[in-house]
Amino acid sequence: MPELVFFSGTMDCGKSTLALQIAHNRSARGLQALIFTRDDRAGEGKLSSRLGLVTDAVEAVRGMDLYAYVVDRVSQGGRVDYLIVDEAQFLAPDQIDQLARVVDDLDLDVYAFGITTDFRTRLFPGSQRLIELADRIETLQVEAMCWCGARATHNARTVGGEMVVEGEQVVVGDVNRPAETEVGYEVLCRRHHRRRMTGASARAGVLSPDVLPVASA
Ligand SMILES: Nc1ncnc2c1ncn2[C@@H]1O[C@H](COP(=O)(O)OP(=O)(O)O)[C@@H](O)[C@H]1O
Ligand SMILES: Cc1cn([C@H]2C[C@H](O)[C@@H](COP(=O)(O)O)O2)c(=O)[nH]c1=O
Repeated sequence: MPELVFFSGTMDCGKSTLALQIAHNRSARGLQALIFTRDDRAGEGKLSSRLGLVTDAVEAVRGMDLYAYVVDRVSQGGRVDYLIVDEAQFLAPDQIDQLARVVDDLDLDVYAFGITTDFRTRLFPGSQRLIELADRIETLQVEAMCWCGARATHNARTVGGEMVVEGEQVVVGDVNRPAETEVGYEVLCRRHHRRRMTGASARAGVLSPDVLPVASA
């Protein structure tokens, strides 16, 4: 049975790498992927991994009907054996419904890759819809790590090196950027996300008042 699978994890845990590996292994067996992405750091119409691999993809722009796109491609004689969708968190909920329809009505597997929650620990609308509709949710095997050594489960945003919890939900960016870079990201365990402690602030020994484990009178 074809499936809608959501491969999820934090930033920098190997999602795009896995997407490229799936495409590579299947193309070695003659299977043709239709690859969608949205707002990849490498630019429009690209699916890129931090390991240096990049491939062309169809930019799933706002308002694009993904089901209709696949039907058009096939009606024009294009070959589509399955779909890969990277940065799926950026898709609108109705585009996720269209992907489910691709699975159910066109009998194609759809492999979607994305982060579940934003820098405020809130679900992206696209990820929420994937959790609601996916046949399977797979957590990536390679764990990203918090600076403390625990498994990283949350994504933090920094502005000018300081962790922030307010702002636009979508700001394309990367981890391991110099502190002075305007917007950066860092993966943290929940404990340190709650305490607003990034690697830099931990190194500096900075504790904000709400970090203290005792409640004030
Ligand atoms: N120089 C490197 N050597 C080995 N592995 C690396 C290197 N740089 C990045 N990686 C691996 O690539 C992963 C990030 O892959 P990527 O597909 O870009 O992540 P995601 O799409 O989840 O953000 C890192 O977790 C790490 O395992
Ligand atoms: C947490 C968070 C992330 N983003 C952006 C930053 C990156 O461009 C992508 C995630 O890409 P990755 O391949 O998984 O590293 O999402 C955002 O816009 N808003 C956020 O809150």
